[in-house]
Amino acid sequence: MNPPPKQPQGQTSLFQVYLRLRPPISQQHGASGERYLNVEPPEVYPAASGSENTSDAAASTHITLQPPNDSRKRAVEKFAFTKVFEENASQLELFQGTGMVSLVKGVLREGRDGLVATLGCSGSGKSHTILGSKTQRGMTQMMLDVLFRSLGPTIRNADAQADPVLLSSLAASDTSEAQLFSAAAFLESIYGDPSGERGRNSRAQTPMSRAQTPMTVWKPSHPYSDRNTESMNPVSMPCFKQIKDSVTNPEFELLKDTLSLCSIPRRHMPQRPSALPHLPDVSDLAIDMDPKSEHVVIVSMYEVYNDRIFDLLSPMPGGPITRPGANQKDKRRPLLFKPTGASPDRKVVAGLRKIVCSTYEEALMILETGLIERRVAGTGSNSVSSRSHGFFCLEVKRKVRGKRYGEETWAGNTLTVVDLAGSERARAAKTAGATLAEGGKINESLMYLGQCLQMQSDIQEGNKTALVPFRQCKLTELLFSNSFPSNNASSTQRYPQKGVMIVTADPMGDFNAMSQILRYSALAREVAVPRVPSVASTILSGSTGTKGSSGRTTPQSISMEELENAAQEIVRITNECETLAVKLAEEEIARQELEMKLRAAEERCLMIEQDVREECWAEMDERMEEERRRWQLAWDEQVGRHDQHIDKKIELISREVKIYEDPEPSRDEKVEELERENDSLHAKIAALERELMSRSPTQSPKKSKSKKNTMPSTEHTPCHNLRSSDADIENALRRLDYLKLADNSSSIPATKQTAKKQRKMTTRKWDLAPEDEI
Ligand SMILES: Nc1ncnc2c1ncn2[C@@H]1O[C@H](COP(=O)(O)OP(=O)(O)OP(=O)(O)O)[C@@H](O)[C@H]1O
Repeated sequence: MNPPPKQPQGQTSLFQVYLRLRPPISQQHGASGERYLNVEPPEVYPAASGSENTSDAAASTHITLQPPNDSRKRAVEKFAFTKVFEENASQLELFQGTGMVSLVKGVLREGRDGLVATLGCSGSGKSHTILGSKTQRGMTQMMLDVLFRSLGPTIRNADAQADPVLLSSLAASDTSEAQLFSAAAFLESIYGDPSGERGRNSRAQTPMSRAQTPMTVWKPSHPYSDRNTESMNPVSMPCFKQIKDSVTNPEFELLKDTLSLCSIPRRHMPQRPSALPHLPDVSDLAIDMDPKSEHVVIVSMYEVYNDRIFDLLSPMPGGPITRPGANQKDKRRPLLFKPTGASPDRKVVAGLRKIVCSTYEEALMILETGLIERRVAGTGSNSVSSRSHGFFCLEVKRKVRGKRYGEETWAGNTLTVVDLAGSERARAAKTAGATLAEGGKINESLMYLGQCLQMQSDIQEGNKTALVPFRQCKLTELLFSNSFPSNNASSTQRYPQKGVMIVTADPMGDFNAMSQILRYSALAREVAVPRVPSVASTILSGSTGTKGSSGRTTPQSISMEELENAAQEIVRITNECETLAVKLAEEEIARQELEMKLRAAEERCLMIEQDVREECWAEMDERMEEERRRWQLAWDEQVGRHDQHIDKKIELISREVKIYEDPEPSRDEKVEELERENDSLHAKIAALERELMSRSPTQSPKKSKSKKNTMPSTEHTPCHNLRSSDADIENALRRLDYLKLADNSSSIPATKQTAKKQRKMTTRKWDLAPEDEI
């Protein structure tokens, strides 16, 4: 097999692909216990490395993948990588052997972007490699250390108090519509500790330990976090005061954002991670820098989840989502990867929150904060499996003076660290619901990544027509779109990025998943067919002797010529067989690939089924709700109609059963009636007077004479007659009163008249009533 092709000149965009094997872990789920992967000894391919580290010329670069001993006859595959790291390789060996320092150097001194990514099956050790563990730092932390050590005193402090204009000048040079904050302000808004001392020298958390440490438990840890809403008022926070004090008018617009950052009402505050590891030590790997230069380091983090980009430093107020429910929708705002006004020829993730860090510790804290927000879930393959592709970006910017006016601007390059989510088989991962759907998306994006990597291998092998299909999904767009020189003549010349891909594999893991990843990522591949012992050589060797292998004597009658012919025929047939065997092996691989695709399609079907089920449920819920609303409307309508019907009935009944009321007498009638009553009263009075007269001999005849005509004659003079007459008078008076009150519309003279009559009658009563009764 040929050694892996070296990177051609000018093709620095291509990834260097390293393979790292993971040591076995006890009680691991899904491990077969059989080892499929073997590392070829280094001396077989002496100059094969292609690695930049010439010191490891004798390093292993090839592996063979031995198919499992099942009934299927499968070919042995051989894969070539830039370098292979076996199970016992340490984090430091990997850091040095994969040329991480040269990536940092490219960013600091060569004006070249760098990208390092890990690719592999779920649980194969990607996050361990890139982010480290409780005791060991990962590639990211070591690169950060080297970077900050190299920049040393050339780093400008971004603290608003120390340098109030820095953020505004950085914002003016930023091309990605980002929101810029100083690390001190950002960390304070998260952890509420202005000094930040508690986070210093703390320990990096890998996704593994994320689930096991209090980092994922969003409980109040600091006095600030226990405060009520009044104390969360930004004005009362020290950060606000600190910034506010330092605000001078020109910078206020920019710092307003910082103030709004401080005012994020966080219901829970995470704990600052503590005791982050210091090992391995990389203090001797610093890169020399011009001490007069000035730099800033800007950190941003995002994840690609379900083919959408989300900022990891703009957390949701409710805390991290570690495991969304089946019906839980992602409420975060996805970001766009697009060219912006300030960067028309180059796509950038627009609208990220970016943090300006002055120290290694600050950058580590930002990394930890972003990791808290990243999606993880427990699956059958890994107890804390990354469910998204995580991107950690370090922009190193150098101060340059504007050519025209000498103004302060910033230019630089980016180092991107990518922790890819692992490919997984739904059956092995034992996923369901949303996690199954995530798995489907992860596999799909990794399939596109595999296609891009294969195309890169084709390009390396000289196929100039091959195009890398990187626009198929967000992941490949983010990884590859800046790997090629810009076609735009007007754009500023940029070097293509330098890429390192670390492929991780568990030699005892799932054979099919592993062979698929290796096929995608390897720089070269060869299929070896196990050789069958040659029959011809056996016969030929037998023809020279007198005895066959069975010990029987060869018949003398068979001539040598015949034997040679037969042997040649056998050789021809053997060669033919071997050619067919190679073809068969190729077919076998093709079949395996198709099987993989079939499995991927099956998983996709499962996902679609899941989606359809969810959609059906949602639709049914919607219809039920609609039906309920319709029913409620019909019910309300029915109740309304019923009420109307009752009202109509009541109206009808009330119309039929009419209460008879006397018509109100008119005014004339009232007067007439009163006059009649008056007359009868007069008559009664006259009668009474007569009666009195007849009883009293002292009564003057004049008086009796004057009343003579008006008084009717009466025979009886009983006392009760007198009383009944009085009662009649009272009644008449009361009726008069009533009439007076009831006749509101009557005119005042009429009322006066009635009152007059009343007075008159009252007087008469007093005049006429017997003295003792009065
Ligand atoms: N080189 C190694 N040395 C020791 N332990 C390792 C190594 N690689 C991986 N592990 C352990 O294996 C487990 C799984 O590793 P890790 O979480 O890094 O896998 P992963 O590939 O990132 O998985 P996923 O894609 O599901 O997120 C962890 O417990 C990790 O500590």
